[in-house]
Amino acid sequence: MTKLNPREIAVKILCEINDDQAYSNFSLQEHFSQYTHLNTLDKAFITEMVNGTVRHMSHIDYVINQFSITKTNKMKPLILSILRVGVYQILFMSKVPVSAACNEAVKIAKKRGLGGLSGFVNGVLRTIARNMNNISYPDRSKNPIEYICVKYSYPKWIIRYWLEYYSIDFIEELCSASNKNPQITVRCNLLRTNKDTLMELLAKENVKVSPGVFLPEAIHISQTSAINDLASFNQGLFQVQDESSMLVGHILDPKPGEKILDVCAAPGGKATHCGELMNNQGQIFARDIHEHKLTLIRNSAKRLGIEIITTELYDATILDKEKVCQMDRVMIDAPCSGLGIIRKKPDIKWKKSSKDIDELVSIQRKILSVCSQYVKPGGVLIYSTCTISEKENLENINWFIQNFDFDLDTVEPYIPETLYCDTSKKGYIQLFPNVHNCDGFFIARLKRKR
Ligand SMILES: C[S@@+](CC[C@H](N)C(=O)[O-])C[C@H]1O[C@@H](n2cnc3c(N)ncnc32)[C@H](O)[C@@H]1O
Repeated sequence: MTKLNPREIAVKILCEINDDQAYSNFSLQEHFSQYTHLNTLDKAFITEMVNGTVRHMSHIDYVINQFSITKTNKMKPLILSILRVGVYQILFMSKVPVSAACNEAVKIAKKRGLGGLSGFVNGVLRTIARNMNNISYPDRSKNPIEYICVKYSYPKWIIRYWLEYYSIDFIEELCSASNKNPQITVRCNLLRTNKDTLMELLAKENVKVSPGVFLPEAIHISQTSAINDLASFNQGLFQVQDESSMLVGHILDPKPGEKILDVCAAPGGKATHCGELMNNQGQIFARDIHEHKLTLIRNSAKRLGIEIITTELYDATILDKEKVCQMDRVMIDAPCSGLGIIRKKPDIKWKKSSKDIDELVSIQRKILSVCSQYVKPGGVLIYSTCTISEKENLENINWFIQNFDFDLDTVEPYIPETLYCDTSKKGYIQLFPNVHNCDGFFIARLKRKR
């Protein structure tokens, strides 16, 4: 296979994301396993260029359109990707010399058979570099939606949707925080080690560590090479999981010996956390609609030494009569729009639409109405999503308690006091990247009345 340099690979991945609807994280992983000559720094550079370009896509296009006679919607896809990666380096990567960004873009155009357009690429990039301090943006005071859409690269429908519930200042903070590179958080596997020991081990493996903010088993890590290569990972001493996601396990509060059903379980972050919280005693049924994803749950459970998880291929919208009223606790970590994890998956901004939200709400309500039947009278039901979308979150829960024999139940006994808010006593919390510096999550705790 021809060795491509990091910029060529970034352009190739961006073409796949834009033309073939590929997801950035999958496409990055695929290319990293294909191009074995890449070292850790190359991989970090490619990841930064790809995620950064996707994150700032409409801002970049806005700037290109300000300085190019040919507009982005009339450009060949390859030229557009080359320009976008070039502009990202010029505007957002201050350590990359402008000359390198321009020259390498020109080389890629020539190498990919578009030599006739290399002068155009060079001209647009150099003009933008010369004028980067004179870019005119929409006036925030006259048109705040337009301003946020351009400055933070968001589609209008998301900003308009959030405006139904939040102030424009809050939305601007949320968009800004969602454009930052997220910290990586791992969950210490308390079945095998303790937090202090794990932090020491990770430090010996040259990983920078600091304790999490909300939960005792959480550790923030940085400056690590591939996590899968760390001995501590392969020994099952930790699992990568955001603190917001760990909170779901705590709010479910599973006890050793209980029967738990996780109806949307893959890749298994919360199911394996429950196994740890239950001290490997009891039964966890971890279901998902995708067979290949069940393998991910089994692999993590094996690595972490959790023996009480049984994986099952099952569609949560279809009633399983055998499980009705059989479960002490049921977890619905529902498929959702993912607006809370844009930091980690920036392409969500461009791949979802308002129509998707309506379709998701109908699936979520179906899953709630079917899977709530598995909870024993007096048992607990958790409904969670990784989104910031009232329709998928609180409006679903209000609909559910009006139509089913469940009450909301305070989440305060299960969360740190720093997370108490005006809804936590009522039985739910919404986390935001700009407020809590973690993924945006919604978690509701419900109890079956009879
Ligand atoms: C938010 S993810 C779950 C994450 C998981 N709980 C964890 O902590 O790792 C939602 C999952 O629901 C699954 N899913 C989507 N529709 C489903 C359905 N009708 N029945 C069961 N699983 C479904 C998806 O395949 C996806 O793995």
